[in-house]
Amino acid sequence: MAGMAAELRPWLAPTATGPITTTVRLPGSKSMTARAMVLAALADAPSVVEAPLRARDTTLMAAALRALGVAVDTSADDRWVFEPGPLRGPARVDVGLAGTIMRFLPPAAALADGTVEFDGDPHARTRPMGPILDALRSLGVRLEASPTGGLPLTVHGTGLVEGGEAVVDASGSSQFVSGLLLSAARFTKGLRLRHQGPPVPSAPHLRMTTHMLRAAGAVVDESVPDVWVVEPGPLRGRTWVIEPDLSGALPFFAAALVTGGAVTLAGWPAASWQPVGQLSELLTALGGEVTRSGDGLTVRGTGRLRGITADLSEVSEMTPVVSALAALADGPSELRGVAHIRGHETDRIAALATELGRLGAGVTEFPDGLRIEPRPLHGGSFGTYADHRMAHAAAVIGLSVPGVQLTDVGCTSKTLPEFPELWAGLTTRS
Ligand SMILES: O=C(O)C1=C[C@@H](OP(=O)(O)O)[C@@H](O)[C@H](O)C1
Ligand SMILES: C=C(OP(=O)(O)O)C(=O)O
Repeated sequence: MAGMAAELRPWLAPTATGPITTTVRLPGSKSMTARAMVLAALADAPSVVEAPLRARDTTLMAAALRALGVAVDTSADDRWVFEPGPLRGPARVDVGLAGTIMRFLPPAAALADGTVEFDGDPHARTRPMGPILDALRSLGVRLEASPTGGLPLTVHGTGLVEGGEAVVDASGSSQFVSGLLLSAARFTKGLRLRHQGPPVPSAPHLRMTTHMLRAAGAVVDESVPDVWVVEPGPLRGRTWVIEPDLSGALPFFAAALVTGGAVTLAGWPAASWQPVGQLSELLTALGGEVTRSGDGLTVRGTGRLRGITADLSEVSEMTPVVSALAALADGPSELRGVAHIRGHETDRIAALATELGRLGAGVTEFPDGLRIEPRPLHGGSFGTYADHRMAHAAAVIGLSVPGVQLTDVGCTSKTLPEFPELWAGLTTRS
């Protein structure tokens, strides 16, 4: 099974010699690709996913859906074709380190006829799963988790899930809600899901889920805060057009801020399902300028990088790169509201405190975030903890600090296998 970590690929982050001004073309959003794939697998007719992300998370998702009986053709880069059929076990699912697989597929596996086993990378076994599994159990699904309540996991699918009412504490991850909602229209009684606990992070990802469910024909009510109702009914097959990945674009935008250049993300749509408003606010507060034109979404550095005080709970996956920018800013920053990112690909708060501190930044760790005091930074080894976004953070610092050596850049394959080449291209052109 999964488990085996790829060989580490140490990498010296390139340093910029001048302002980086360029246009980048990036593959599709990880989050949208994952949702489109699950909805295509659960639909009553074939679907096409255009401009998908081809990366480790989505390749493993395709393999998982095939194992469950869906015909998935990913041979063309820009057009993946899905022919759904009855979901069935026995099947084994390698989740890698993907939250989108480990939280989105157990509810779908409960709809399969047969046993489905889930496992993943060593760190995947420590990522939180308890609340979504408890909610599934309360809906009548039989499953066995590890003694710590997560992976490895066995779901005993019977071909149907009765559904009805469930309660979940989704303060640890919005993916607990998204995972249950994505399959809910296929439950016999649909689902009325109520969150109970501290606030749910990553609200824009929840809206992406409900938008995409409606686009697939589901009837969804989210008018009551922390309650989502999905009526039972078919999901339609359709063509999904995936937007360029906004979170994947962040390090490239950060390059414009750090070097006083301008980076345009090509192919940015007029209306987006990703949190572009929140990103613009954040980059503006940091001292950038964000504009949209026919060419795409452009971020300009103004030559000044300001420290900020921000609650990052809505855009929590952006914390590593924002922390890197904070370490290069002209004043202190306090980034809060992201306690749950201790359960991301690694404990990101601890990892950032350790690694930014090792390069010379003054970092104070809080249960839910970081205070970062910029100080003169120096080169050195930067641990990436198998976390693509830790690698992005290190690369951003490396633009202005010579000698930042990532312990591994291979981890960027989770969401953007082309990252090292695309990044090197920035500095050779600057
Ligand atoms: O549903 C999704 O696609 C995601 C939701 C968020 O998870 P959390 O709510 O666990 O932060 C986000 O951080 C993750 O990168 C992708
Ligand atoms: C938190 C992340 O991923 P995952 O979907 O694995 O939770 C991320 O990409 O930053």
